[in-house]
Amino acid sequence: MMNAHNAMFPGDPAPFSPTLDTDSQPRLLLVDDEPRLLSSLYELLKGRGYQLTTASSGAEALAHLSRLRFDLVLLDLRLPDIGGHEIMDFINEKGIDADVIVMSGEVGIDAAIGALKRGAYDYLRKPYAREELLHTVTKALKGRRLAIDNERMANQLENSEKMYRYLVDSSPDIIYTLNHEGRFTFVNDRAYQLLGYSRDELLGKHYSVLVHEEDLERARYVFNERRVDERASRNVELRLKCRGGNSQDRTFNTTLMTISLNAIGMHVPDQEVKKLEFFGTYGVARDITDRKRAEEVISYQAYHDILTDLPNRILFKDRLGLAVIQAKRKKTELAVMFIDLDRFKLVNDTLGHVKGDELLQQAATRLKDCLRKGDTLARQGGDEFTIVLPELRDRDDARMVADKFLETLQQPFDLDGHEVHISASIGIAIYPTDGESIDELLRHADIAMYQVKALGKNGHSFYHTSMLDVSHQKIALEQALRRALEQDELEMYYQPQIDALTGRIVGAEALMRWNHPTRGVLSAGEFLPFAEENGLMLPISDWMIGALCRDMLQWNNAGTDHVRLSLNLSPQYLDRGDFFEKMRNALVRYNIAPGQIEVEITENICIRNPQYAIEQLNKLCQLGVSVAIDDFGTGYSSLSYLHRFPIHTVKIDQSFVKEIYEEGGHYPVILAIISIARGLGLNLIAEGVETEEQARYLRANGCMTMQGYLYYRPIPLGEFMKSLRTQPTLFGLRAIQA
Ligand SMILES: Nc1nc2c(ncn2[C@@H]2O[C@H](COP(=O)(O)O[C@H]3[C@@H](O)[C@H](n4cnc5c(=O)[nH]c(N)nc54)O[C@@H]3COP(=O)(O)O)[C@@H](O)[C@H]2O)c(=O)[nH]1
Repeated sequence: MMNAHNAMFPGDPAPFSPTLDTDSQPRLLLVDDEPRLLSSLYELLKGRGYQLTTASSGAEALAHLSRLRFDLVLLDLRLPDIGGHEIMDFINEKGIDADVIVMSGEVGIDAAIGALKRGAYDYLRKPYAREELLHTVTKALKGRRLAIDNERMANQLENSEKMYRYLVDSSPDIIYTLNHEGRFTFVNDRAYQLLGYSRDELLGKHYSVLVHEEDLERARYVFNERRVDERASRNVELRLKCRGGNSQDRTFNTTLMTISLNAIGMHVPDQEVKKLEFFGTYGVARDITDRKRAEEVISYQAYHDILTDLPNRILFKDRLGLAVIQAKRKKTELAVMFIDLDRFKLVNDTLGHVKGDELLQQAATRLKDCLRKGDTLARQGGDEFTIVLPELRDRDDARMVADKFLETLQQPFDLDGHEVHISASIGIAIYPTDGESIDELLRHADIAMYQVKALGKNGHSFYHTSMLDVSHQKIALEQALRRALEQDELEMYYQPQIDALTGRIVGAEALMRWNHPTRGVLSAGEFLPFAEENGLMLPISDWMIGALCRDMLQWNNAGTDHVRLSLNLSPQYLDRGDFFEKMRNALVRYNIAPGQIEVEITENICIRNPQYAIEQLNKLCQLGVSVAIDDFGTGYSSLSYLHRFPIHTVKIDQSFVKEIYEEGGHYPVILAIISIARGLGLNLIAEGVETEEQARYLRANGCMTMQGYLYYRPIPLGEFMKSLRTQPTLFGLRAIQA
């Protein structure tokens, strides 16, 4: 363990080491050429706790001194070979740490002066009295012991001071003391590293030179702290001014540093008045700049939308709350707008989330550019934005801003080379007419926005109480759809697909219907888009897979043809990781051959996350399920997708089929789709075939499978099975054709 006695600090020249082993007996060297005197000296000192060594000549004495360490040398001056003075010179030259008592029979004063000049501890004239010698030896050793103890204590003190200095200077915090006037009397090295001011620059200066002007008032209390107990200043946050410039030693080069300061008063006892006298303040300042910055970032993020950098819904509510208070006080109006981007979902689904995010960022910038100072634009989430326009002169002000929004959003967006067009639906609520509270205003603006959506999107509308009915209808629809799932109100219908040559049913598309308790049978187009928006598509799709397999089991068991079934796959469902497993499990459970199933996907599925879609579809194909592209030609797809995706069938969208009104006409899109499918060896189905002309044109140009009202509408399972059972057999057909 390190202790103050032998600790090493950076910059220390050498470790401190003691010169005397305190535990051992003192070592004495007795030097005399007179054997009798030497032996009587030995006898005198023996048994008194000393280690004794004798030398009867100067040479022998030097040999001992070179080899061993002695505390005391009792030295005869007159030696036959080397004199006592020379031995003392040797001791001095070699820096031998031993005291010397000279014993001599010399009568002249010179010998004594020579000895004392060379540092002899004492000079005893021979013959000396025994007591005198013993007393001198004891005194010399005691003095030596004292000197060594003093040196050790001095060393300990020095080391201890070094250690405290080291601890203070290497502290991560600034440590300082101020005098009673608030001037620095001490600062540690850290002050220079953090603030850029050297110790000399700070000593004697008033603390206020370092404190940011706005914090001076607060600083006054803590820098003048006199208290020492728990009431002393703790964790007071202040900003200190750092010196600018590029000092290498600086940890950072900002001009302000935030510190957390603890300070206590320093006092000394005043003997006269018998109480403590204040003489300054001791403080420790911790650099919390990074923590403060992190806190600022966190707090910014808590109130802002990271994607668009706009205020988020929390901050928006706060600003709206303030605006409402102001409007109430000044008796003015304000407007709250709810903006929802139309077609955003399509862009997100087709071009992917990255482009979707980019679109939101660009839209946010455009909206912001339409606003005045004092207006607040916020992102509520998704493609929804809210705006508060305080101090409205009249409704026209809000109308003008809404028009500006619509106009700016109608300009094409460039998303990395993709030109995208969107529009917006804007609902407006006015304080105080449409509501006096934040929530009411927001809710009514939202309702007005939904009204715009319901009436065809791309526009704005002011809230009106009659709109509440529409919004209630929306809520009711969501509740009813959830109930429909629970109470088995959904049903799968089947629309047969016909071989144009034979007229026989070769397949069927499964289409969902809702047997609504009051509104009758609703087609998929009337409720599935709503389900997509409200997160109901996943449970509905789960239900669909089970219902289809149960129905197929019935028609397979009924002995009718095992015709192929096409089912529509929602992009949300394909996105979900467990879609493939669910599908496979259902087929196994109901013993349905995968080859009897065709999954219809839209082109948009292929584009939004092609790699993932390819993986999922490949897994299906490996199982034996085939894949059809629905609504071909209406999406954003390119031909390259047809190559990359495992597709078996292309369905010509009914919008193209509808354009055919005469058999001899020219319909290039249809022809192009037919030749693409032929070129790639894909099956072809025309959907939405309603007239004989359309059927004949398609057949004449090579499309042999038809689906549409001309043949069948989507029909319930029972009816579908009956149609399968009653259709003419192939044999019968051949007979008729013959
Ligand atoms: N994920 C799921 N999507 C489904 C499911 N069931 C249907 N859908 C999709 O909803 C869209 C609308 O479907 P629906 O309202 O059922 O309309 C379909 C047909 O009824 C209709 N149709 C068929 N023949 C004709 C015709 O001759 N004329 C005419 N005007 N309409 C006709 O077209 C719709 C079929 O569309 P498509 O799928 O594109 O072939 C629709 O996109 C369905 O895909 C479901 O269970 N899950």
